[in-house]
Amino acid sequence: MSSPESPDPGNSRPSPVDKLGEFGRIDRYFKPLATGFPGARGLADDAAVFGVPPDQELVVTTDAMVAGVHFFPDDAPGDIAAKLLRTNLSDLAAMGAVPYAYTLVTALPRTVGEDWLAAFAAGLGEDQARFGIGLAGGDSVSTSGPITLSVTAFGLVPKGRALPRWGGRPGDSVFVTGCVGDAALGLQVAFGKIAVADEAARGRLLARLRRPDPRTTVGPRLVGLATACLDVSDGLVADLGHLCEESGCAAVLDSAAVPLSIAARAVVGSDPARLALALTGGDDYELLFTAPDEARPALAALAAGTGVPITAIGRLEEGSAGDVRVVGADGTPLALPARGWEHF
Ligand SMILES: Nc1ncnc2c1ncn2[C@@H]1O[C@H](COP(=O)(O)OP(=O)(O)O)[C@@H](O)[C@H]1O
Ligand SMILES: Cc1ncc(C[n+]2csc(CCOP(=O)(O)OP(=O)(O)O)c2C)c(N)n1
Ligand SMILES: [Mg+2]
Ligand SMILES: [Mg+2]
Ligand SMILES: [Mg+2]
Repeated sequence: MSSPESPDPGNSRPSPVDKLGEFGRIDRYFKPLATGFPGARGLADDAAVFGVPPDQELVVTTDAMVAGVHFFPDDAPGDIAAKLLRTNLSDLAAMGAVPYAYTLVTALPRTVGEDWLAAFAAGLGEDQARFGIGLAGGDSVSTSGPITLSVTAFGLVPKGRALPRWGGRPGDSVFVTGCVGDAALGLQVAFGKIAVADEAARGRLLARLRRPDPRTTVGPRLVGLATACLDVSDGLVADLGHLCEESGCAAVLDSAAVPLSIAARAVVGSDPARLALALTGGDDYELLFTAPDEARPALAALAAGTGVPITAIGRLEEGSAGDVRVVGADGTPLALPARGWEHF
């Protein structure tokens, strides 16, 4: 039912920018993305159909992104596509899974035209090739709200070997891949709250905000090495807290050991508020995991083999489940205004 008072449902009049229509858009932009994945049935059926090799299990994860919450409405559509896919691939990696297929939901306002969709689909296509994943299906709806996108990603892991958040034990070391803080600092750069004169540094921070590097090569190789694992989306401290809650222990995080990129180090300097931002701002999509000290030689070999740095940044300890003590170089506690991002 629609009345003059009710909000525009998004399809009450033909869109001025939309010549193709729902099925024309699917034919032109989404069907080509599904050709490499036979289970997608050419996006011509009611659902996808696929099997799993007998020694493997399917890992399934879903993450949504909303314009104004996860990205800026005027971000490049190719960047939006990349972030959408990569945040989901990061969750697969956190489970130790190899990417297999994904489904896509687009809820688009009428202001989104064909140019946007073409660039968005091209971005998906590039990342499909890069990460070896195919489109299996999805749904296309209109909205009177902001652009809203969701991906469900499917991955494969050897049966019974998916990496849990709950295997960490007191005494295990805490490790993180890559660098932390670039995206959170980049977000403040995008908001104009942090000025970065150096163009290369500014570019690095913004690039990591817009296009995270999901650790798809590292995650599957942590099976058998890591006792617990998750990916850092909400913030390093918050996500370590999540791992500790599930593992029923506490942790100490050595802030001086946390790897920051050269750009982040320059921007943080000796400013405690900026260091706190790097440790709690989120959007990192690095893997945070625990392992006993015996695993260190294998982890060093893994880092060398993949080219992804792996750094020890703390230790699990006995204590109240979920407690995280963040300490400075001299071992004194660091005060943080928050642990990480939380949706209201
Ligand atoms: N709306 C929801 N319905 C069902 N499960 C949900 C919902 N929101 C979150 N979850 C589940 O809660 C857990 C934590 O979610 P989340 O913090 O989003 O994980 P992540 O940071 O890895 O994306 C996950 O197991 C996720 O599947
Ligand atoms: C425009 C904009 N505002 C704010 C942020 C910061 N931000 C939004 S959501 C989020 C946390 C991660 O998103 P979430 O939906 O919680 O992903 P999940 O934890 O489920 O993987 C962060 C750091 C951003 N990336 N872009
Ligand atoms: Mg999530
Ligand atoms: Mg996650
Ligand atoms: Mg979150």
